Amino acid sequence: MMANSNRPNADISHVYRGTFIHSTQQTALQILEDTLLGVDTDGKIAFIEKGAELNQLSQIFGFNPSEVTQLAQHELFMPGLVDTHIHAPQYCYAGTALDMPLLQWLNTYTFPVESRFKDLEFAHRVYTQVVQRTLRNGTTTACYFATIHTDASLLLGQIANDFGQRALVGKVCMDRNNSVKHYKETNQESQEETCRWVSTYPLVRPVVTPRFAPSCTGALLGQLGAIAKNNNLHIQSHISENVEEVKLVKELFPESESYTDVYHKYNLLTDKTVMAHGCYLTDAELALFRETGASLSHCPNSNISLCSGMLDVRNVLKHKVKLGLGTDVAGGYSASMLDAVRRALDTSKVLTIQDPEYETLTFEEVFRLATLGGSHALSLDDQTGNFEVGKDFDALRVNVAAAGGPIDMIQCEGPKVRSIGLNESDDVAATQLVEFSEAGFRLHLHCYVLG
Ligand SMILES: O=c1[nH]c(=O)c2nc[nH]c2[nH]1
Ligand SMILES: [Zn+2]
Repeated sequence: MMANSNRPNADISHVYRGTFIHSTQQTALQILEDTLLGVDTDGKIAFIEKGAELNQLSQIFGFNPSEVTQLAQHELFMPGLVDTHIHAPQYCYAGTALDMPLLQWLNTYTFPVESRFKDLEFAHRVYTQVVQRTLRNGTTTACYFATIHTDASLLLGQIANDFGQRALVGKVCMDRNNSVKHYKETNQESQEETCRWVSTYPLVRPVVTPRFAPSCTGALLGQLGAIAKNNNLHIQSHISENVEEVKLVKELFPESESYTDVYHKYNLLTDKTVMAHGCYLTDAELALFRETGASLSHCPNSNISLCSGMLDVRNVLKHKVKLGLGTDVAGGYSASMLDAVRRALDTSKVLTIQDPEYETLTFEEVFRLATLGGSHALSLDDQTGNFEVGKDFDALRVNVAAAGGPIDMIQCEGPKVRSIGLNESDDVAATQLVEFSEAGFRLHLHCYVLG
């Protein structure tokens, strides 16, 4: 028997048998065939062992072998996808308004739209849609930006919680905005509302969220750093997304050595920080990320859609900086992490086209970024990201042959095809999500994410 099955006192609520695929620190993609996974009554993985161990396991853990759920031939379990960066309010204009670079895009489209989320009814409608859609796309963990409105942000946390999505939520902070004057806070409001926001824990998992350095005064950044530190909270923001933005930060914070240094100075780089983009970070800045334990969210769709830049993921990994993937709706036009996987590969291939020596990312590596990498980036890897004993059973049940699904199963002679790959079809049209809540845990059954 494999190690780590020593939880004989756990009451088992479900046992599954079949193919499990996931990542580990050592192996980007591990395929475990004919495997048994037991889930305890708290929804945690009690054991993961070879199918041949059934009788022994049933005795140790006290379950009846006839109650094991056998996956069908074309089914598999994979870990739930982790979206490390998504703007929930921007879902209402996703797929539109991508004709400007970042700073103009924010002023023209984003700020006016986000200011509407003062209206709780509107917020309820959009937030319900984005949570439902991302769950249908297989995102079981999401790190959201909301807006500056505390009550609407609370609503987002509540909705995610009710639908069973693991959500980190940030009430956005910004006390500097010259373009849409009514969409900003005073320094005092931002501080007081952030304190009100973080006190709602554990109903939602609050994230301290300075929008990005240009939207915040140094005073506010310092206050937010202190609030995060005093309450041991997650932090999220944006960094080095676009050349014009980097230049603006230099002008606004002339005393700082770099963009990264601005956040570092205000205690906003910790091992619970996730920063989106990072396209223009220098090696010295990446070293500071590594030193502080801060992570990056790679948002390839948004990087291309807003013509911002391309993240050199290989270099980030070389610097051992924690890295996940983000959809960055609505800079990114898709709310699907499967799209983020494809776009991450595309960007890596463009870097290889530009420099044939560049080592393209493999599909397996990007799969890891979308699952275990994301949970690591959000410092949630003790709870989710792969199938290890003691973690939550946070999983997608994938049926590559689902009726009406986007994958045609083709028998063909010729080169041996890899057992896991990418499918370019629409990833949501025939999604079948079955959510059930039994014995105190939830499992999102999701068909055909990969095929
Ligand atoms: O892609 C982005 N989306 C945003 O909403 C944003 N705000 C600051 N910087 C940003 N970048
Ligand atoms: Zn963003």
